[in-house]
Amino acid sequence: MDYPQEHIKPYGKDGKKSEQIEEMFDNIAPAYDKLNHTLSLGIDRSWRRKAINWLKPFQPKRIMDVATGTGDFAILACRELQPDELIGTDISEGMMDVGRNKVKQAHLSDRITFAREDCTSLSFADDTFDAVTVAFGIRNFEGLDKGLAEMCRVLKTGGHLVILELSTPDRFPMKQLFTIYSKVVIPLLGKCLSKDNSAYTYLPQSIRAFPQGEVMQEVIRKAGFSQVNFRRLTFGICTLYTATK
Ligand SMILES: C[S@@+](CC[C@H](N)C(=O)[O-])C[C@H]1O[C@@H](n2cnc3c(N)ncnc32)[C@H](O)[C@@H]1O
Repeated sequence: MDYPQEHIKPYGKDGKKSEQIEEMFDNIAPAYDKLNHTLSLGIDRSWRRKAINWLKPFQPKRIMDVATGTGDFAILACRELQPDELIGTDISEGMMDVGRNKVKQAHLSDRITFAREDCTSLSFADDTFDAVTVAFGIRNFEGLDKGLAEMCRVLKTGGHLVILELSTPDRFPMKQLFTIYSKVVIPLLGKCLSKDNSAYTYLPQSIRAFPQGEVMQEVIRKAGFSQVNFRRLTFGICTLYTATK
């Protein structure tokens, strides 16, 4: 299916979305962590923890963290879930270079590795992972259905999928407050701290266009998953989706 967010690109109409996304994240990589924690007022840490806690009873031994970026989710997942192996995949080497340094400093290089992989075309064999995680990355995919189908393919039968994605609150007064925050504060702070004029205008636009709640639940189900559930976090600013293959 064709989704509206697949046509929203950071640097204008020309060129492939995935190439523009790679360029954008390479540009903002040095500022990403600071901006992320500032813009979310640090709440992103608790969202990641909730996603990881959902996986705990399943004790996954082989995990892929898709769109791993600078590795925050991968590092926390490795500490909390103690897998034998965790592979962080992403299309931006700039983001993963920051992640590689953090993993080294955290003394986790023996368990966390990074690989440049576009999630819409993964090089891993079918049935490879016990769990696949994606935090704040899926909204950027050029092909949402293809990305989900690939995650399903590389998961073992009975394996688990966790997705965290930003969403828009649908109730007063958070809906109105979030509109102001995303249209004014995010682009302004993003421009100042990352020096990339487009990246933080793209962010709120892509959040608004991305399928949410029941709609996204159905998209995940159609990609081949079962037991698809979702939970709105912090008044619906973020949504946690969970599913099983
Ligand atoms: C907002 S960052 C999230 C990073 C990290 N997961 C976190 O929780 O902070 C989104 C990441 O998705 C990556 N990304 C976008 N499209 C991708 C794709 N098709 N395949 C793999 N990674 C992708 C970007 O390069 C970027 O590093």
